[in-house]
Amino acid sequence: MSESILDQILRTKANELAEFQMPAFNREQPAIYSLKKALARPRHRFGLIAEIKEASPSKGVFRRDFNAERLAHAYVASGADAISVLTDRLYFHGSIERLQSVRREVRLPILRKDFIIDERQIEEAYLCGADAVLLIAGAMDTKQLHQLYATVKAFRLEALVEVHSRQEAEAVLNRFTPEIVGINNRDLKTFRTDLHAIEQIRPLIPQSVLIVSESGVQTRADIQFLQENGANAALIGETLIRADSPEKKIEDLYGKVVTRDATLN
Ligand SMILES: O=C(O)c1ccccc1NCC(=O)[C@H](O)[C@H](O)COP(=O)(O)O
Repeated sequence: MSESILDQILRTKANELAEFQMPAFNREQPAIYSLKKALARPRHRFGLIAEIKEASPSKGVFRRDFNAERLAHAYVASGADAISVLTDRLYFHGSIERLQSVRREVRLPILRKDFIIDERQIEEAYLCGADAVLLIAGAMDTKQLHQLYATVKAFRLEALVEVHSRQEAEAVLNRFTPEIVGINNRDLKTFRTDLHAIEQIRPLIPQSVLIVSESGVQTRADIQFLQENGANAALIGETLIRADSPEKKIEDLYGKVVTRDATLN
């Protein structure tokens, strides 16, 4: 059987970690922008994590004039609650330096979007200014996932724990209850996205847990569907990145901002 893209990425990560060097600086201030608080009090009627992603394994490079900082400012101005920054180099053309640069530009929670399999990546995220990191249930067993979750907490960061199926959700919840769960609509074997994943998975998760629907969100009807099915927020990349005006696209999807100020906790 051929190797899935997730398996390939994880193999690359393990190789990269063999040469890993921790940034040689200290973080000046602890994480202060809480993803959880921002999503619990979204600036629209529904939460938005807006993503900065230059390329992806399924779609290649999104646009030639990609500018992460400009995108970050557009996201803040149009009412995003948090920003997700892809830091993987090989498959997504991101970098940890890009996250640092976005950190200097915005006062919103920043999610480090990468394939985290080692505590050092969490420390690096902390040092470089992230407030939260992605932990993917499908990338490891639940014991390791729980250990990494504890490390995230020890750095006073937050985690978005991603599941893609009922089985993954059940396995995670049998071991611990994350504060924020991401339901990834993208099948990492076929790259197909199906927003109906939420109908299968939401009923398994306690109401107190914040739910983020990830991938493939394109229209206002999608947002409405997710909201009606118990999501608190959507994580949106491609639709915003390809838009001529991300500001206008966010208004098309979400309507007008309800709370003017960015959540500064
Ligand atoms: O985006 C991909 O093609 C991809 C492939 C393999 C692993 C992960 C991938 N994406 C990471 C993400 O979680 C998405 O960037 C994110 O959910 C936003 O998705 P979209 O709105 O569809 O760009």
